Amino acid sequence: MSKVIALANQKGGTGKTTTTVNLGIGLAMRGKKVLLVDADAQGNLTDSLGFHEPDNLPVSLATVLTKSMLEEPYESDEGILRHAEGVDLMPGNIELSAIEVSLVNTMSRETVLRSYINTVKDRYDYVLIDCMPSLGMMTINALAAADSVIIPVQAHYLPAKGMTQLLQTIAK
Ligand SMILES: Nc1ncnc2c1ncn2[C@@H]1O[C@H](COP(=O)(O)OP(=O)(O)OP(=O)(O)O)[C@@H](O)[C@H]1O
Repeated sequence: MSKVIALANQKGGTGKTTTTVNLGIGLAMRGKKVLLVDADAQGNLTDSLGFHEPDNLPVSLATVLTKSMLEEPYESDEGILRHAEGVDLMPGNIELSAIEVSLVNTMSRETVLRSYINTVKDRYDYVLIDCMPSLGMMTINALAAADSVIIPVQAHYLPAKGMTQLLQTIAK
């Protein structure tokens, strides 16, 4: 059974993307099937894995989420990129910023990402979601899709405060 993990902290630069890449590739090296999902409009995870122009990719997470919201069909592996280190990637890019806005007026707006992940997760042991540094709709969607959450925190006051606020959100 697959496990979905969100890497979240609304404070920026705490190591979400770095942890997603290293945890994902570490799991793949142990023979696990891993899908990394870039749910951050900055596209840093996508860039880190060698896809240096995320905004020019023809299909990304925003594409399939839009189709899902419009109830249009899409292939179950649509947009998923294969990486030489043995992980799969659903890339993310600037189009996710528009998705944040569209989600606000969508039915079941907290569970659009979960619905998408439910269509692909059976092929994977782990699905890791790299979140935006915000508590916006995409992060709420990632939390709703996840079985568990990893909150990378620097040993500083503000990132630790971000963790406390996030734990309060998760508790709701
Ligand atoms: N364990 C670590 N030790 C030291 N530096 C780290 C560690 N993890 C990440 N970094 C560095 O911290 C910086 C921010 O890391 P990263 O981009 O992974 O954070 P992020 O939380 O994903 O950022 P954002 O909030 O912008 O999405 C990078 O320069 C990265 O190299």
